[in-house]
Amino acid sequence: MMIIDENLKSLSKANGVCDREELIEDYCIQIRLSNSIYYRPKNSGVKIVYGSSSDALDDGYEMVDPQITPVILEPMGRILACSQEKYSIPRNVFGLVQTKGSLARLFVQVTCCDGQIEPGFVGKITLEIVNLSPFTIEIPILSKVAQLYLFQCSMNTSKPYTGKYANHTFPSLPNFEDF
Ligand SMILES: Nc1ccn([C@H]2C[C@H](O)[C@@H](COP(=O)(O)OP(=O)(O)OP(=O)(O)O)O2)c(=O)n1
Repeated sequence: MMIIDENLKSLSKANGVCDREELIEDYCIQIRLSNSIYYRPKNSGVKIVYGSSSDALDDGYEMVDPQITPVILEPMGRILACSQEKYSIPRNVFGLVQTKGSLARLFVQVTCCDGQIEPGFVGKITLEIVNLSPFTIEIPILSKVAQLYLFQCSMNTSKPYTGKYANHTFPSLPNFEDF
Protein backbone atom coordinates (compact mmCIF):
# COMPACT_ATOMS: atom_id res chain seq x y z
CA MET A 1 0.00 0.00 0.00
CA MET A 2 1.39 3.37 -1.01
CA ILE A 3 1.44 6.04 1.70
CA ILE A 4 0.01 9.36 0.50
CA ASP A 5 -1.46 12.70 1.47
CA GLU A 6 -2.17 13.27 5.19
CA ASN A 7 -0.81 9.78 6.04
CA LEU A 8 2.47 10.65 4.33
CA LYS A 9 2.73 13.97 6.16
CA SER A 10 1.93 12.54 9.57
CA LEU A 11 4.17 9.47 9.14
CA SER A 12 7.01 11.67 7.98
CA LYS A 13 6.64 14.11 10.87
CA ALA A 14 6.22 11.39 13.50
CA ASN A 15 9.29 9.47 12.31
CA GLY A 16 11.49 12.31 11.08
CA VAL A 17 11.62 10.71 7.63
CA CYS A 18 12.83 14.01 6.15
CA ASP A 19 13.75 17.07 8.20
CA ARG A 20 12.69 19.50 5.53
CA GLU A 21 8.91 19.56 5.72
CA GLU A 22 8.36 21.53 2.52
CA LEU A 23 9.75 18.59 0.53
CA ILE A 24 6.81 16.42 1.57
CA GLU A 25 4.17 16.47 -1.15
CA ASP A 26 0.85 14.69 -1.71
CA TYR A 27 2.29 11.44 -3.06
CA CYS A 28 6.02 11.60 -2.42
CA ILE A 29 8.95 13.32 -0.73
CA GLN A 30 11.20 15.34 -2.99
CA ILE A 31 14.94 14.65 -3.19
CA ARG A 32 17.32 17.56 -3.82
CA LEU A 33 20.80 17.34 -5.32
CA SER A 34 23.41 17.85 -2.60
CA ASN A 35 25.60 20.93 -2.53
CA SER A 36 28.53 18.92 -1.17
CA ILE A 37 30.91 16.65 -3.04
CA TYR A 38 30.14 14.29 -5.88
CA TYR A 39 32.24 11.64 -7.63
CA ARG A 40 33.07 11.50 -11.29
CA PRO A 41 34.52 8.41 -12.99
CA LYS A 42 38.00 8.95 -14.39
CA ASN A 43 38.39 8.34 -18.06
CA SER A 44 41.59 6.35 -17.72
CA GLY A 45 41.69 2.68 -18.57
CA VAL A 46 40.84 1.61 -15.04
CA LYS A 47 39.73 -2.01 -14.87
CA ILE A 48 37.40 -3.00 -12.07
CA VAL A 49 36.35 -6.54 -11.30
CA TYR A 50 32.77 -6.59 -10.06
CA GLY A 51 32.74 -8.12 -6.57
CA SER A 52 36.48 -7.60 -5.85
CA SER A 53 37.80 -4.87 -3.57
CA SER A 54 40.88 -3.23 -5.05
CA ASP A 55 42.65 0.10 -5.31
CA ALA A 56 41.30 0.33 -8.85
CA LEU A 57 37.91 0.97 -7.37
CA ASP A 58 38.99 4.08 -5.48
CA ASP A 59 41.32 5.08 -8.31
CA GLY A 60 38.42 4.97 -10.72
CA TYR A 61 36.61 7.91 -9.17
CA GLU A 62 37.62 11.49 -8.48
CA MET A 63 35.96 13.68 -5.87
CA VAL A 64 34.57 16.99 -7.12
CA ASP A 65 33.24 20.04 -5.30
CA PRO A 66 30.11 21.32 -7.07
CA GLN A 67 30.67 24.81 -5.65
CA ILE A 68 33.83 24.92 -7.80
CA THR A 69 32.93 22.54 -10.63
CA PRO A 70 29.16 22.59 -11.23
CA VAL A 71 27.36 19.43 -12.24
CA ILE A 72 27.49 19.65 -16.01
CA LEU A 73 26.93 16.38 -17.80
CA GLU A 74 28.04 15.91 -21.39
CA PRO A 75 26.18 13.26 -23.43
CA MET A 76 26.75 9.95 -21.62
CA GLY A 77 28.27 11.89 -18.72
CA ARG A 78 27.74 10.26 -15.32
CA ILE A 79 28.40 11.00 -11.68
CA LEU A 80 27.74 9.58 -8.23
CA ALA A 81 26.04 12.28 -6.18
CA CYS A 82 23.73 12.22 -3.19
CA SER A 83 20.67 13.82 -1.69
CA GLN A 84 20.98 17.09 0.19
CA GLU A 85 18.76 15.74 2.96
CA LYS A 86 19.16 12.70 5.20
CA TYR A 87 16.19 10.29 5.08
CA SER A 88 15.13 7.99 7.94
CA ILE A 89 12.90 5.14 6.79
CA PRO A 90 10.68 3.55 9.46
CA ARG A 91 11.00 -0.19 10.07
CA ASN A 92 7.67 -0.94 8.42
CA VAL A 93 8.14 1.19 5.32
CA PHE A 94 9.90 0.59 1.99
CA GLY A 95 11.08 3.50 -0.18
CA LEU A 96 11.42 3.76 -3.93
CA VAL A 97 13.39 6.53 -5.67
CA GLN A 98 12.22 7.74 -9.06
CA THR A 99 13.70 10.42 -11.33
CA LYS A 100 11.76 13.71 -11.57
CA GLY A 101 9.65 13.60 -14.70
CA SER A 102 11.03 16.78 -16.27
CA LEU A 103 14.59 15.55 -15.82
CA ALA A 104 13.66 12.13 -17.23
CA ARG A 105 12.21 13.89 -20.27
CA LEU A 106 15.69 15.27 -20.87
CA PHE A 107 16.82 11.62 -20.89
CA VAL A 108 18.62 11.93 -17.57
CA GLN A 109 18.17 9.22 -14.93
CA VAL A 110 19.17 9.57 -11.29
CA THR A 111 19.38 5.89 -10.44
CA CYS A 112 20.87 3.02 -12.39
CA CYS A 113 17.88 0.83 -11.53
CA ASP A 114 18.95 0.95 -7.85
CA GLY A 115 16.08 2.90 -6.36
CA GLN A 116 15.26 0.68 -3.38
CA ILE A 117 15.51 2.15 0.13
CA GLU A 118 15.12 -0.56 2.72
CA PRO A 119 13.14 -0.44 5.99
CA GLY A 120 15.27 1.11 8.74
CA PHE A 121 17.71 2.83 6.34
CA VAL A 122 19.06 6.14 7.62
CA GLY A 123 21.35 8.38 5.59
CA LYS A 124 21.76 10.39 2.46
CA ILE A 125 20.61 8.63 -0.68
CA THR A 126 23.22 7.99 -3.35
CA LEU A 127 22.21 9.06 -6.85
CA GLU A 128 23.82 7.43 -9.91
CA ILE A 129 23.12 10.22 -12.39
CA VAL A 130 23.54 9.46 -16.09
CA ASN A 131 22.86 11.76 -19.05
CA LEU A 132 21.53 9.56 -21.84
CA SER A 133 20.65 12.54 -24.05
CA PRO A 134 22.61 14.18 -26.87
CA PHE A 135 22.51 17.47 -24.90
CA THR A 136 24.93 18.99 -22.41
CA ILE A 137 22.90 19.33 -19.24
CA GLU A 138 23.68 21.34 -16.12
CA ILE A 139 21.91 20.30 -12.92
CA PRO A 140 22.13 23.10 -10.33
CA ILE A 141 22.89 22.04 -6.77
CA LEU A 142 19.82 21.87 -4.51
CA SER A 143 17.49 21.35 -7.46
CA LYS A 144 14.82 18.68 -7.08
CA VAL A 145 16.02 15.70 -9.09
CA ALA A 146 14.07 12.76 -7.70
CA GLN A 147 11.15 11.76 -5.55
CA LEU A 148 10.87 9.15 -2.83
CA TYR A 149 7.70 7.04 -2.73
CA LEU A 150 6.89 5.19 0.48
CA PHE A 151 5.07 1.88 0.81
CA GLN A 152 3.66 0.22 3.90
CA CYS A 153 5.27 -3.18 4.67
CA SER A 154 3.40 -6.14 6.13
CA MET A 155 5.19 -5.76 9.51
CA ASN A 156 8.00 -4.00 11.35
CA THR A 157 11.20 -5.67 10.20
CA SER A 158 13.26 -7.29 12.95
CA LYS A 159 16.34 -6.46 10.86
CA PRO A 160 16.29 -2.76 9.98
CA TYR A 161 18.91 -1.88 7.33
CA THR A 162 22.27 -1.31 8.98
CA GLY A 163 24.43 -2.42 6.07
CA LYS A 164 27.47 -0.92 4.41
CA TYR A 165 25.53 1.86 2.75
CA ALA A 166 23.84 3.07 5.96
CA ASN A 167 24.51 6.43 7.62
CA HIS A 168 26.43 7.90 4.72
CA THR A 169 26.69 11.67 4.54
CA PHE A 170 28.31 11.59 1.09
CA PRO A 171 27.69 9.56 -2.07
CA SER A 172 28.76 5.97 -1.38
CA LEU A 173 31.19 4.28 -3.75
CA PRO A 174 30.62 0.59 -4.53
CA ASN A 175 31.70 -1.54 -1.59
CA PHE A 176 32.47 -5.23 -2.08
CA GLU A 177 33.16 -6.10 1.55
CA ASP A 178 31.34 -9.31 2.49
CA PHE A 179 30.17 -9.56 -1.08
N1 LIG B 1 20.28 4.70 -5.12
C1 LIG B 1 20.39 4.23 -3.87
C2 LIG B 1 19.93 2.95 -3.56
C3 LIG B 1 20.08 2.50 -2.26
N2 LIG B 1 20.64 3.29 -1.33
C4 LIG B 1 20.77 2.85 0.07
C5 LIG B 1 19.41 2.46 0.63
C6 LIG B 1 19.43 0.99 0.64
O1 LIG B 1 18.63 0.50 1.70
C7 LIG B 1 20.90 0.68 0.84
C8 LIG B 1 21.31 -0.63 0.27
O2 LIG B 1 21.12 -0.57 -1.11
P1 LIG B 1 21.10 -1.85 -2.00
O3 LIG B 1 20.00 -2.76 -1.55
O4 LIG B 1 21.06 -1.42 -3.40
O5 LIG B 1 22.53 -2.49 -1.71
P2 LIG B 1 22.83 -3.99 -1.52
O6 LIG B 1 22.61 -4.33 -0.11
O7 LIG B 1 22.04 -4.74 -2.56
O8 LIG B 1 24.38 -4.08 -1.85
P3 LIG B 1 25.10 -5.20 -2.72
O9 LIG B 1 24.77 -4.85 -4.12
O10 LIG B 1 26.54 -5.06 -2.40
O11 LIG B 1 24.51 -6.51 -2.28
O12 LIG B 1 21.58 1.72 0.16
C9 LIG B 1 21.07 4.55 -1.65
O13 LIG B 1 21.56 5.29 -0.81
N3 LIG B 1 20.94 4.99 -2.92
